[in-house]
Amino acid sequence: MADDLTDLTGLAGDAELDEPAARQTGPSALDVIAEQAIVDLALAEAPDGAPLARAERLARLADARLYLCTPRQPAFDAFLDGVLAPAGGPGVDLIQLREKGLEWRAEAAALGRMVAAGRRHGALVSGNDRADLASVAGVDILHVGQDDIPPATARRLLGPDVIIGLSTHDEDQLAAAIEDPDVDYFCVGPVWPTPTKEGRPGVGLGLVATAVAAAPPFAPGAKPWFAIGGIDAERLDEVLATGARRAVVVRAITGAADPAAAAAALAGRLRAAG
Ligand SMILES: Cc1ncc(COP(=O)(O)OP(=O)(O)O)c(N)n1
Ligand SMILES: Cc1nc(C(=O)O)sc1CCOP(=O)(O)O
Ligand SMILES: [Mg+2]
Repeated sequence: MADDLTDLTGLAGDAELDEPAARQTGPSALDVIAEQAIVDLALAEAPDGAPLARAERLARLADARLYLCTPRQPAFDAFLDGVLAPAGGPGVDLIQLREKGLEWRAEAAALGRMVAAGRRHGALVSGNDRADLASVAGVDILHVGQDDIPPATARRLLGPDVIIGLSTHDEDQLAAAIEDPDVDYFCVGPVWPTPTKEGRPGVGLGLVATAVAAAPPFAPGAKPWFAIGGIDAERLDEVLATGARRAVVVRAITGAADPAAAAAALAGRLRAAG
């Protein structure tokens, strides 16, 4: 499979070109077959395409330190292989496709490539917002926000194996996430205001410290959680000083001159913190 953004949507384009004009008002059987083929082709690249069981996903989540949310990138497969943790080395443990406004087929195809890369590296792969795509692409995780599909509804649609993550932005949401049996992990942020999530005010390190007290990282029975928003190499020590041990980043890796080196450096520091 070629390694550029054009190719990510090329398969879907072929199906559209074959469609008679009279039938272009809704999806045809050909559409449905083509859409599934996009995902299947990507998954066929995975050395082990079988979905992971919930226990294995939870074990990997418990050990995770660094979570990357990213839109598709040029030379996407090479980007993924660069940032995802190499065997025994530091890198991204969890990765999410976060690209708003993608058409269904393009998002399914990109998720399929991400799932294949995740299998190559032993990383968990997350969809964002959309349970339908999470199901079709066979992702390990679905991440939802406060205004997205509720975790209980996502659980009903996706079944017991899929990890469900929830964004939280204040103490009440944080407490509710800890109590919610359908939420497997939560995120706390944005710690600092960030252009990646415009309009959402920064919650500051105080809410991160509240999360440390409520769900101490790696304490038996404590739900895993990640600090997110404005975190980069300069600010990481401030986050670690609260006791937080897991972080989500976007720009700190996608905006770096060398994304693979940035991922390895952040992951190494998170692991070294304990
Ligand atoms: C891992 C992770 N944490 C937080 C978010 C943000 O979710 P949400 O508040 O729903 O905002 P959008 O990403 O949908 O714009 C996330 N996606 N992933
Ligand atoms: C996607 C997202 N969600 C947030 C939340 O607080 O829920 S902050 C955020 C963006 C984080 O991007 P960056 O690392 O570039 O600041
Ligand atoms: Mg969302």
